[in-house]
Amino acid sequence: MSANISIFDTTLRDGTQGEGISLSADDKLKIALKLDALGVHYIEGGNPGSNSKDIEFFQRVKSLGLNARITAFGSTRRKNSLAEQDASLLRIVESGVPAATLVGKAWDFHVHTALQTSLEENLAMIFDSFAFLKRNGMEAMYDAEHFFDGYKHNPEYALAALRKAQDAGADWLVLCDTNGGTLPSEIHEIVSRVRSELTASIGIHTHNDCELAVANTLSAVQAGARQVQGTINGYGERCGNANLCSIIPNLQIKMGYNCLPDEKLRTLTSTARYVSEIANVHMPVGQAYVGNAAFAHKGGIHVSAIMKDSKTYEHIQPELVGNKQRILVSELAGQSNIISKAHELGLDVNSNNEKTKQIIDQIKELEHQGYQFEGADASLELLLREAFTDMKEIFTVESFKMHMEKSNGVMISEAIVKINVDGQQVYTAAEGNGPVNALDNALRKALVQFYPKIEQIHLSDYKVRVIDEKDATAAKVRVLVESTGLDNTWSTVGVSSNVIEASWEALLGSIRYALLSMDKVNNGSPDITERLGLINH
Ligand SMILES: CC(=O)SCCNC(=O)CCNC(=O)[C@H](O)C(C)(C)COP(=O)(O)OP(=O)(O)OC[C@H]1O[C@@H](n2cnc3c(N)ncnc32)[C@H](O)[C@@H]1OP(=O)(O)O
Ligand SMILES: CC(=O)C(=O)O
Repeated sequence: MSANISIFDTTLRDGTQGEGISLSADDKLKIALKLDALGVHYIEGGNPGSNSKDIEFFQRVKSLGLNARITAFGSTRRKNSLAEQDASLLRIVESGVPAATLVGKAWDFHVHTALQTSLEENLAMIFDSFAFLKRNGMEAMYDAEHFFDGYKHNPEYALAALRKAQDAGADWLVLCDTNGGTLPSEIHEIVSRVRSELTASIGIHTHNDCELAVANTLSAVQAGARQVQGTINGYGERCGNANLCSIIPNLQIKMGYNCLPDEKLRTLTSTARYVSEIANVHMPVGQAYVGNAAFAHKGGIHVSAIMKDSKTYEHIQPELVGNKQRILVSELAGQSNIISKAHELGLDVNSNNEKTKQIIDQIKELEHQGYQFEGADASLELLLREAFTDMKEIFTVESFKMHMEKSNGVMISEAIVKINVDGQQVYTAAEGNGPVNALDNALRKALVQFYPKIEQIHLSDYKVRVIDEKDATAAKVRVLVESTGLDNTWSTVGVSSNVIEASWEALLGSIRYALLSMDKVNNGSPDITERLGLINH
């Protein structure tokens, strides 16, 4: 029978030691709810001896009634003092949590250099602190700091530190690769030795300084560790902690250990993305299992094969972790990419169709000019709908003008646009907070009388990228505009050597796409359906 592994999440404690990550008490509570829904067994909420935000978290988390065990973090008592009077230990007990993790030294060098005390006193600090937690009825975990480095320098002392914690009643001995410098083979050998010498349950806590935190965790589990500590998306100090979003599916799907119920594992991707939103840290697209590109296929040869059987280029079914397959269309596309994308949009497109070949050539030519459709889903959809349906022009642009001046220290941007909607000429002017905003305002003002819902969309991101840096200010630029509204977010692209023109092209694409979505929201008034050519041909 496969072994159960306890998942100990320390996103809210060790994760916040990552540069740029700062979570409010409210943020922590939201993340705790999400982690609980994922089904992790322990949530380390913070360090009540460190700051009042963490104290607030521990006070408020009780009312959430979570299934996960909430644990508080602290260190062993200070040297030459009593556990009963140690501020950190007292805060932990006062926080009212059922479990606590104490970091304590296991490397003789650290005892001498960081604590500046004797080896005996450190062992006493460990014993007294765990005995104190146990007297207070708590589940107690010993995070044996720098255990692997300590073991390599002085194995007997590192093991003596573990033994002290075990003798005092610690429930888990968690071996920490604090500096992240240990290799998987070393981890396996050392964890195996610990298992043969001690009886308490073993946990593993690794850092990613050699990009080996996940591998080291798996290796420790193979050697007998039964608790894994890590963070969502691998947040943590320096290069981060072991990433639970990779560890959990590796252990469960590849190695056959029980970590989470299968239905909970399917919430892994949404959990990772939720935590990244709250932490305000962009997720790498290529993040294993949960990244946006983890199951994205770009090469034409790959797409052709996955359309026959997705196992040809996917190591697992993306749905097992709540992710999904994506097909990218770019200059590396073949017919299969286009057909797959078109089918996703409900367009009836066949291979060896002249139009399919034309659209591939057109996309390759546009990408050669600097367009990029991977990041501009809406521009690609418009291109495909134009190619494969009778989509009519909703409006045509006759002209636009920009006027900018600085008057009394205030910068003013004004745009004038002249468009034609169904033979009716509309002429509008609008000011904006910069030229792109002015153009956007003027265009909407012209269209709102025909499409009132256009007021519900707004520009949510705007990115400019120079394509040929060597041409300096005469270089072409690519503008990507992201728009949001009508329960949707979409991106469009424009390219020109003039940044205003590139922005205008991206804006026009965004508005055209919005009108398309609006039609869907309205369930298609016959008039608009016909204009957009939503009936396939
Ligand atoms: C590997 C890890 O991730 S361990 C966790 C690291 N995380 C953090 O440090 C974040 C939270 N920390 C804090 O808020 C603060 O550092 C506090 C409240 C814990 C302590 O603050 P201060 O009392 O001002 O001490 P400071 O941070 O300067 O130094 C740490 C002290 O703890 C002592 N100490 C360090 N580790 C241990 C330990 N395992 N057991 C007992 N004492 C320890 C050090 O010797 C040092 O004592 P000294 O001042 O006598 O030299
Ligand atoms: C305890 C801990 O976070 C470490 O040793 O890395």
